[in-house]
Amino acid sequence: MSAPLAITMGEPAGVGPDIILDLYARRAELGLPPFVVFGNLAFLEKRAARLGLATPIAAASAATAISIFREAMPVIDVTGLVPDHPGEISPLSARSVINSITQAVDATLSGHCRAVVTAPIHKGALYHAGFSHPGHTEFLAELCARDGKVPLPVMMLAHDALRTVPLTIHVPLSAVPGLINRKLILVTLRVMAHDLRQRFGIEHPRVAVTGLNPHAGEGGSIGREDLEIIAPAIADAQAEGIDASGPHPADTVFFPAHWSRYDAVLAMYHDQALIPIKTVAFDEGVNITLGLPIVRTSPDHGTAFDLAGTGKASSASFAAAIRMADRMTESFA
Ligand SMILES: NC(=O)C1=CN([C@@H]2O[C@H](COP(=O)(O)OP(=O)(O)OC[C@H]3O[C@@H](n4cnc5c(N)ncnc54)[C@H](O)[C@@H]3O)[C@@H](O)[C@H]2O)C=CC1
Ligand SMILES: NCC(=O)COP(=O)(O)O
Repeated sequence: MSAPLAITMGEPAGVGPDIILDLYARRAELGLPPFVVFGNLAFLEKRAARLGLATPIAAASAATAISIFREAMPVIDVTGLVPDHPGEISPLSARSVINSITQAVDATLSGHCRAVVTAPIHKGALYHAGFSHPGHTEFLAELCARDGKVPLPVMMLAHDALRTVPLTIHVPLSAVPGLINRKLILVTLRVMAHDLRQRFGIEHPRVAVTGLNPHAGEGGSIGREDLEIIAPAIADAQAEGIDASGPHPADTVFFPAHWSRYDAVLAMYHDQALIPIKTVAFDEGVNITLGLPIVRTSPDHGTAFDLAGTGKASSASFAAAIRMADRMTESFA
């Protein structure tokens, strides 16, 4: 049975809604698969008008979305008062933003949608409504919990030639050394190896693991974590048959000429992993959550308040996220 992709509206003060509307308007030119937007219908109509888009928007269900898609942008209406104030967060919209994610995940877990593609959220705006997660990644894992067991979600940033994973995500830099441990590295490598096989069709995934310290600790003279935690964790993974190598110095592992030597890089913290990919591929980078029973992708950028409501935001990364979700779930189409 065909199913649409589920797109969440994201932060209404940001560029997510603008980009969704733009991509719907250019769906044929870009060859995008059918999707349904989980969002506030009245707000999306106002934002379309602000952008000067005469986009037809229609209330839909997951079951009717594909037949509607050709004529109008199908929206599963997430009720609530959502002001159209680009660049200005409002506590009024937080509940609708959270509900759009929850409903999209439910629809995907139940097979009514194929995958979730999320528009960027502003975490600070959501804390007013009781959101307590560092980001989508952890929230999605909680929504996918079964029998009280929350899967380990793993963030991956990817484009065609480079995939990077931060071991620790949205935590202060000062907390990173205390959060790195042998078990976390091993379980993250297991999720990466599994999903690179299952979701990306790579039969023998090769993972390069970075060090934490400059020059991967230079034999213990610039920090001991590389020697005492990361290297033994790599050995644990190798003993399980995972093709992991390292620790590699983080400043040279991303050298473009070396990309073909591995299928993904496991880095120790957010910026170590995200700076390389956003630098070389801001427009094509996609954020993917590994370790979940569903496929979730997202553009690599955030809410870009400076561009919201102007129509100037690039839709390229969001289009790449839709294409990636489509490819990863092709067999369900
Ligand atoms: N998946 C998600 O929900 C994500 C959410 N965020 C959130 O977004 C908020 C803002 O984060 P920032 O660090 O400022 O990153 P940002 O990506 O929103 O903006 C950084 C810079 O990139 C530009 N930019 C971003 N998207 C663009 C686009 N589509 N086209 C052209 N230029 C673009 C912006 O104008 C700005 O100059 C934060 O609250 C952050 O947590 C950030 C990344 C991902
Ligand atoms: N820097 C990546 C980011 O902020 C996205 O996080 P998430 O919402 O996908 O967990």
